[in-house]
Amino acid sequence: MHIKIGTRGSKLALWQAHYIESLLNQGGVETQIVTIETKGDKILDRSLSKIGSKGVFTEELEDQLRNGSIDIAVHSAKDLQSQLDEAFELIAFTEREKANDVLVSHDLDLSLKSGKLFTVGTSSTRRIALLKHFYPHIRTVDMRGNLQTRLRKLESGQCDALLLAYAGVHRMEYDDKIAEHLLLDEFTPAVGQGSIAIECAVSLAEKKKSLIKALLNHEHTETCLLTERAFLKRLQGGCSIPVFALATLHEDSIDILGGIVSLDGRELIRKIQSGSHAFPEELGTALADELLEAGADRILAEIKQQNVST
Ligand SMILES: NCc1[nH]cc(CCC(=O)O)c1CC(=O)O
Repeated sequence: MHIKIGTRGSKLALWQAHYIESLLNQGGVETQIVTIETKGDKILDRSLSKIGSKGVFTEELEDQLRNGSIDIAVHSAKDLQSQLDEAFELIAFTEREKANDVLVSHDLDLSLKSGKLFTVGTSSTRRIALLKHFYPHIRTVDMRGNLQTRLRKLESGQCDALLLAYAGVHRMEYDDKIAEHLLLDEFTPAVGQGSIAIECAVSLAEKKKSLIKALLNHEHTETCLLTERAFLKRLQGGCSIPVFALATLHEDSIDILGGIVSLDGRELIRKIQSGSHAFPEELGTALADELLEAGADRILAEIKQQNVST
């Protein structure tokens, strides 16, 4: 069998595509990598929330899935919107890397906990709002672009540190620049952070789908991501909304910690729920409903208004 793998062209995206390729090759499948540029890669002078949250990193890949020039698209799971167009489906989630965020700097003594004043480069609304909430003394500088671009900006002195996902930092082998690992309870990651998701057209041959799933899917991670993605879907969140969630799997139960923070950092609502691992989506939806009742609906409405007016 031969599988054509579509990916974005950033170094991290290519790392992910090569990782997927090696898993498929080990299973005896031949592969070819096709690099595709997306809107999110081209537009670097505006924050993602202003480009529009829907499909910034996925639209062009889906065009190629639709016309059959690729069989699968490889994504960072957290870059995927919670609801795909009905012509597409996610058929595998790879084993999750550690999901936490890290502070990256040349000064390895920097720490958010120290109370020292410094500037952090990030353009993630979740990270900006969480910084405002937990560490209001920290100033943030808007910083988009791929990991290498951001590190160059750090090097040239545009900020003192970056706030990034451990998974990407580790995959790009920048571990020696990690000054601090952030706590999952405070900086709860974005939904899907650390896992790689495989998307295909619903119309892809069943034989291909089942082989791809058998070689790439990590069931444990899949259960956690189904929980988190159902949570995100109910909150109608994309990557531009400061919503966070992390599910963990135990013998026969799932715990999910999830919440939302207002853009100014003043209000943070978070809850934990547990449920049977047989019903991940019900659990994620139930947690979102609990949050909506506790005021998340109001915070979401405020955020939508602000995104429109800025
Ligand atoms: N928003 C960009 C993005 N999408 C995926 C990762 C890397 C980590 C992952 O796969 O979760 C990153 C960079 C970051 O947030 O630091």
